[in-house]
Parts: sequence; structure tokens; C-alpha cells
Amino acid sequence: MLDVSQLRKVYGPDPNAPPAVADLSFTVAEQEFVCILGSSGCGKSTMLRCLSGLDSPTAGEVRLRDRRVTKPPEEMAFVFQDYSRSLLPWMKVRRNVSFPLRYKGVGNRAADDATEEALDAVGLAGKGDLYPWQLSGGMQQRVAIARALAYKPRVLLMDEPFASVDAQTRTGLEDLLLDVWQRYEITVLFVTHDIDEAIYLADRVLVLRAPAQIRHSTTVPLARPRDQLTTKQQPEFGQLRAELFNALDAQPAPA
Ligand SMILES: Nc1ncnc2c1ncn2[C@@H]1O[C@H](COP(=O)(O)OP(=O)(O)OP(=O)(O)O)[C@@H](O)[C@H]1O
Repeated sequence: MLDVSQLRKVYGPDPNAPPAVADLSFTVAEQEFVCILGSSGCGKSTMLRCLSGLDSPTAGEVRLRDRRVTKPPEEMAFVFQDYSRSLLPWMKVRRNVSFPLRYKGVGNRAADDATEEALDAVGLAGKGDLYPWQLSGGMQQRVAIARALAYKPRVLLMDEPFASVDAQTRTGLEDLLLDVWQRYEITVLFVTHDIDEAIYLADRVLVLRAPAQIRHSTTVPLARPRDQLTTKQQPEFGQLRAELFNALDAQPAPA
């Protein structure tokens, strides 16, 4: 459903400058959960911005359901790491979740229903009248996820969405995400620095090297539903951790 072909991104006016993304190709299937691992600065965020249509590639193309992506597609939503910058502090939680729906042209009644359903899905039913700053960091990130879900995307792009929350909140958000991914039947592309998180969530893990190119790809054979304790105790989990650690460790540090 998502086809990335020979994607290349060079920042600035000089096309011969070192690329942030170079000749990157991969595909993501309908309802697949793909995690992307890669060292800092290897071009993961640049890649996501090109995939989302927020930035344009220097060469190559991205196709979503066989249509070339040239601007943010309506069926795509994003969740970024820094919820404090993605939520609007002067809007109550309910408005924060619903305002993209108004832009999409969804009627008031349908937008209200979608907002309440999404808040409920992330365990924030009844919190709609609070402001983001009245919530904990993990709850704010759940508001950002609710906003993406209310939008009813076919594809969800996530850029280190749980990096700024504590470990316990993080595992809760991982399980929440797996639950809504299955319930809403969406396709997820999830960037993380955390090997265990990638294995726990994904159907497939891609390891990038700088400039963003696929260094390693592995399918995760672990059964679903996954469980934070038993899944991580399986021998296959440990084997995958070693395999991915080696794939990441073998990379030269970015210049
Ligand atoms: N707007 C920009 N203008 C110029 N160069 C940029 C810009 N954004 C990113 N870069 C450069 O592109 C390269 C890739 O950056 P990018 O943020 O995509 O990496 P990343 O893998 O997401 O990093 P991290 O894991 O640290 O968030 C880096 O060398 C970075 O300095």
C-alpha cells in the first residue's frame, strides 16, 4: 500500500551535497506494522517527512495506494515525539483532537462522535474539558494519538512517539497502540531508537544506515497478542535483539 522507490533527499540548493536520504526503497503492506531503527542523524525523520508529503524528495517517489504523494495525503496521520509542540495549549483536549476533522470537512456531529470514540480508545474518556497542560506527559501523548485516530487514517506515521515518557507509561502506550492498530486496521510505520520496542511492536523491523538506506530487514515471528512479560521472555525475542543490535552496532557513526 505504501511504496517508497529510490527516494533521495539533499538539503539545500547544491544537489551534489551529501544526502540525508539516499536511494531508499521499501514497501509496506496493508495493515502491516513496520518499525524503523537507525542511529541518530541517519535520516529517519527526513524519510518520514518525505513519506508524509510534508517535504519533497530530491529524487525518487512515494506512492500511497498507487497514488504519488506530493502533499500530506488525507488518509495519513502523524504522531511526533514532542507532544508539547503538537498540542495547542489554549485549546481544550476535545478541541485539540477534533480540529483536524474540521479542516477535513467532517460535520460537527460526526466530528464530536469521532473525538469521543478516540478519547475513549486511549483511556481519556471524560478528560475532554481539560487543557493539555492539566495532563501528565503520557496523557498528553495519548491525546496526540487520539487526534490521529479520530482522523481515521489508513496509515499512521510515528516518529519516536514515546521517547519523552517514562518507562512504565511507555509500555502502556505500546500496548494501547497495538490494541488500536488491530481495532482500527491501520498500517503503521514507527520510528524508534529502542530495539526492544521495535521487536515488541512490529511485524517487520528495518534497520537504516546513514544516509537513510536499508541495512537490514527482519520479520518478527512472535505471536500476537503480545505481552510485555511473556513475549520478551521468549528465546526468539533475545535472538532478534542480538541480530538487531549487531545490525545497528555495525554502522559507522554519522559524520
Ligand atoms: N532542515 C534541514 N536542513 C538541513 N539539514 C537537515 C535538515 N533536517 C535534517 N538535516 C540533516 O539531515 C541528516 C538527517 O537528519 P534526520 O533528522 O532526518 O535524522 P534522524 O535519523 O531522524 O536523527 P535523530 O534520530 O537524531 O532524530 C542530518 O545530518 C541532519 O543534520
